[in-house]
Amino acid sequence: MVLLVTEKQADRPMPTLTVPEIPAAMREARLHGIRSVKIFAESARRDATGEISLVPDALMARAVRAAKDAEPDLAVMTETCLCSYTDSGLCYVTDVRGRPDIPATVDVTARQAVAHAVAGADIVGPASMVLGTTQGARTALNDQGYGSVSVMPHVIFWSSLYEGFRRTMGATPKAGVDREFQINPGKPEQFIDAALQLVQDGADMLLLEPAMFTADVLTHLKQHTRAPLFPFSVSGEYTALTSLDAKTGRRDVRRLIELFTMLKRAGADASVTYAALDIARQLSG
Ligand SMILES: NCc1[nH]cc(CCC(=O)O)c1CC(=O)O
Ligand SMILES: [Zn+2]
Repeated sequence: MVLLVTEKQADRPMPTLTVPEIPAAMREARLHGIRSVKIFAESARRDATGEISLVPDALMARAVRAAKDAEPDLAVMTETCLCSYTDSGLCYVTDVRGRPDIPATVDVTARQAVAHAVAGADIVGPASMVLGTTQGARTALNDQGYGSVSVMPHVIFWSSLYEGFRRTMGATPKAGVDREFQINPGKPEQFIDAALQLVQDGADMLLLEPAMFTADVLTHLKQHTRAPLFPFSVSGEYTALTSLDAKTGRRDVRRLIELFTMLKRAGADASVTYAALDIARQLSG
């Protein structure tokens, strides 16, 4: 289940919820047999380096605490990235010439991973695809006494399916469309190399994005690593493959169920989806 958390109730392209709404959502998830939630949090404030994400009362920290307080047995996963916090909307820190500052990005991402662990996260998720962020998060977590917190980096192809998420979370890059370190979908071997490198760097599992267009690399990776593989069905898949049934008020998720059935055949250990509750309701009749 994916939760997009905003400060106030908001009318956005994707469904969002506020911190006080989290406990009820967690309870309903547990009652439906959902075992984990992936949390994204917007930020009202931004800065050049994304270090604004490290303040103790950050929305992500409050959201993680609310989720764990409500249902301690459900695993909480976070997105560990800078695009909701930088003025530029980029996933990384930039230097004076506007180029990626890799050491600074690794540093802020690692500190963010620790902040998420302190708040109670079970699994952090470096999502910039900047080389070194997974290793940096792993090392920082170990150094701070959070060796049991897992690291699940995102492995991402360029896609037009992220627009709804970016507009909802204010994570649209100010310049360009395709993010610097995401992979050209015409180069599957680069995706596979990046994924296997992340496992070498200490990733406990991998989040493959977007779910529907990573099925081929998923099958390939399944034969080359024992790390659990989780397709992430992104915002555009939710909007393109589901619809609201005006008569019943229910969301028709049959096409997503077909997608996840295929991904399971292809080697997925589980899938991460915005429609988890709708699917659970549908499957339980
Ligand atoms: N910051 C990386 C990230 N984290 C979540 C998504 C997309 C998720 C979705 O569309 O649901 C992306 C891709 C992007 O912003 O380029
Ligand atoms: Zn990002």
